[in-house]
Amino acid sequence: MSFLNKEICDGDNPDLTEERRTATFDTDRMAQVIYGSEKFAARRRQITKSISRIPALQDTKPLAFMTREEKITEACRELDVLSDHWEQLIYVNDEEEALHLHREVIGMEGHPFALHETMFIPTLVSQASDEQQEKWLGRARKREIIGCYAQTELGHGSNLRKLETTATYSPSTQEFILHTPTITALKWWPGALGKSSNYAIVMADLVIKNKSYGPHPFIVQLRDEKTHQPLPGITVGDIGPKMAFNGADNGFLGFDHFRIPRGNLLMRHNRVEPDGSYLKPPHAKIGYSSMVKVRSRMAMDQGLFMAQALVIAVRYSAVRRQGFLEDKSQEVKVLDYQTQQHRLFPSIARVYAFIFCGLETIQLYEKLILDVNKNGDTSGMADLHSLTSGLKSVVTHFTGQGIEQARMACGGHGYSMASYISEIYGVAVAGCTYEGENMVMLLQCARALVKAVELVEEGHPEKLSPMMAYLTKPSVTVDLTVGPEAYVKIFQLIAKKQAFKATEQLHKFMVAGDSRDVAWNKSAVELTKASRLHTRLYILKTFIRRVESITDISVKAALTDLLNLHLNYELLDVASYALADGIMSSTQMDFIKNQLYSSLEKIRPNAVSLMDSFQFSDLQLRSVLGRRDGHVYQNLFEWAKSSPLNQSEVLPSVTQYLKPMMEKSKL
Ligand SMILES: CCCCCCCCCCCCCC(=O)SCCNC(=O)CCNC(=O)[C@H](O)C(C)(C)COP(=O)(O)OP(=O)(O)OC[C@H]1O[C@@H](n2cnc3c(N)ncnc32)[C@H](O)[C@@H]1OP(=O)(O)O
Ligand SMILES: Cc1cc2nc3c(=O)[nH]c(=O)nc-3n(C[C@H](O)[C@H](O)[C@H](O)COP(=O)(O)OP(=O)(O)OC[C@H]3O[C@@H](n4cnc5c(N)ncnc54)[C@H](O)[C@@H]3O)c2cc1C
Repeated sequence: MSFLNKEICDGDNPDLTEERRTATFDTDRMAQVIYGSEKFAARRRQITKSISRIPALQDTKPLAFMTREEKITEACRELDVLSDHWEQLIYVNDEEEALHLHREVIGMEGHPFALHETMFIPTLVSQASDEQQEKWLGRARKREIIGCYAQTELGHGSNLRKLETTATYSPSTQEFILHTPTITALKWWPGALGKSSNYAIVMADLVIKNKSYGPHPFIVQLRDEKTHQPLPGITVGDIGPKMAFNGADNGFLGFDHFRIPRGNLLMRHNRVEPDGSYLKPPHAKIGYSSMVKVRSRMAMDQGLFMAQALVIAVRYSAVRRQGFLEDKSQEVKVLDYQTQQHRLFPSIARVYAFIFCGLETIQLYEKLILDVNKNGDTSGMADLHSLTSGLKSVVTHFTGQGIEQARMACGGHGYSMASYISEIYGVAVAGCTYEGENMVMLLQCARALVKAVELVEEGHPEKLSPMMAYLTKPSVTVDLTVGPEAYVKIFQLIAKKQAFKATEQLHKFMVAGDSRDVAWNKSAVELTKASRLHTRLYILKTFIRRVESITDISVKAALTDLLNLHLNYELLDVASYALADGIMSSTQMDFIKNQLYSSLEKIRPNAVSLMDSFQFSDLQLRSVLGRRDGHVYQNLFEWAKSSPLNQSEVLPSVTQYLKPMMEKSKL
């Protein structure tokens, strides 16, 4: 029996215990599939156990009752405790272990090292020369300095070519002069910039002898290392509270002719020589690699956000009893209602699908950086850019929807901060915006699709990348009873039709006299539809590939049920395209619906264990409603009693205003 199944605890809510006993697979083995290897799944558990032995990291005040300042202070206190135990807890420099440690101890509301780990260090790794890495990377890894990634400005985020911050080279002093010429040029949004970071990667327009070379990354010291005061010429601060992420100090930053040495332009791929001559990089967009890095992680990170919300909603649905089915002597678990299953299970399937994609794209990014840094081979950049552009957009959109459904599935208690789902939602949907606004990134993906369609039309299908090869597939009649491959074929036909239709529309406007940019804008909605279908096809195929590769029979069987649900749900969701184009008949539609409903029934006994398999500790979940023990009512009552408002019977607001007001009313 598995780690978690072994841990079935007599003190837990018997409704949850019953669910855990009926699981048909081992949750430890499922965790190996989720986290990509037996080794990492075991390390996660080991780290979680070690954390549970550090008293200073337990029983902290609930985040929901804290002010922003308290949240930031608490995150810093936890980081300080962690730094005392860092080397005993994780293998130093192991990114995945560090991420797990932070997720577990500090949670998702942000902390001073969030951007240091996810963008500052990765930019030094991918963009700094060996000499520059010698100077800064070691210090960054040892956490002697705290860095962030300052690119977005008050006036521009999506359109990087119009960033206004300038870095003008002065050959006489061999310095760059950083300057913020207008209010809209202020850096705005970078995480951990406002109050925590003392260094930043600053993306600024490189100007040499009055010629602009576009955005380039510079490493810039912002604050004195001893006093933490901003250096002269630098204006920096916090941008204020946000929808979520309020443990993070997203900031603003301005430069007043601030000078940095020539050696602070990151020069692995391009150079400015002392005399001001410029050496071009091997690929024009190589300076954008840190964004691609984060986008390549987003399917995994968003999958884990949605998983947290679903752990809470599924556990709660297995202990919440309301209403009757056949037996009128006992109310049913709300998880037994078909509508509840339909609300939650397709999202469970998407979580697994997204995570499998994430495992793949994280590796693709690592390979790309190796190819670029070791062999100067940039040939993989375009494909990874278009893939991750589509993927981040589709995954964040569905994650937001899935988390909101999870909230509603918890009824009234889902709306309470005790569920923590609103915070998970707020943090997750930021992903629709950061790392490229979703529409903008769908249109990036569409550029690659249109180019591929044009290659097919020009008679060069051999030039297509493997991801685009389906654009050459002929129309066929498909028998859905054959299995997953039949679903892939139909999806390919739907995606192909939409890609061709959108391209045709674009060309029609161009033939009628519009410039490509104007025609592009007039076709943009159709183009984004093509990108979504293309990306969903990739997700579907990855899910199938992953399930096929699993060797544990019971894990494979449980995931096959989930895959079948996914195939039917996704196809039904895009059925309007298939019906309009005569790709599917209404009889096939009925078949899909019936398959979908029977998948829900098959998944029902495994639902709790499918989510337990993520092995989130209660500390990481931060949800009173979703705790492992399932004693929701006792836990909720204790939580409410701990609210600061309940620490006195009569509030000062009552004495000061309500009482006098009522007294006045009596007169
Ligand atoms: C505990 C929980 C942890 C998880 C939470 C962690 C915290 C999260 C923290 C949050 C962190 C949030 C942190 C943040 O938010 S950091 C800020 C993120 N900002 C953005 O993402 C900005 C989005 N904008 C862009 O990326 C660019 O402006 C785009 C891409 C839109 C256009 O760009 P540009 O104006 O320069 O383009 P162009 O028109 O000259 O040329 C277009 C051509 O270029 C090709 N091209 C473009 N890009 C790439 C590329 N990369 N590799 C290869 N090729 C690329 C493209 O295919 C096209 O090719 P072609 O079609 O012409 O052949
Ligand atoms: C929580 C959070 C953390 C962040 N962290 C960082 C950070 O660490 N560092 C950093 O540098 N930045 C950061 N950002 C900024 C973020 O990357 C940008 O906000 C994001 O890239 C979107 O750009 P924008 O704000 O300019 O949106 P806009 O481009 O102004 O978007 C507004 C609307 O215009 C539309 N639009 C814009 N251009 C086009 C187009 N070409 N075609 C069609 N529609 C278009 C968009 O679709 C959207 O609907 C963060 C943002 C958030 C919310």
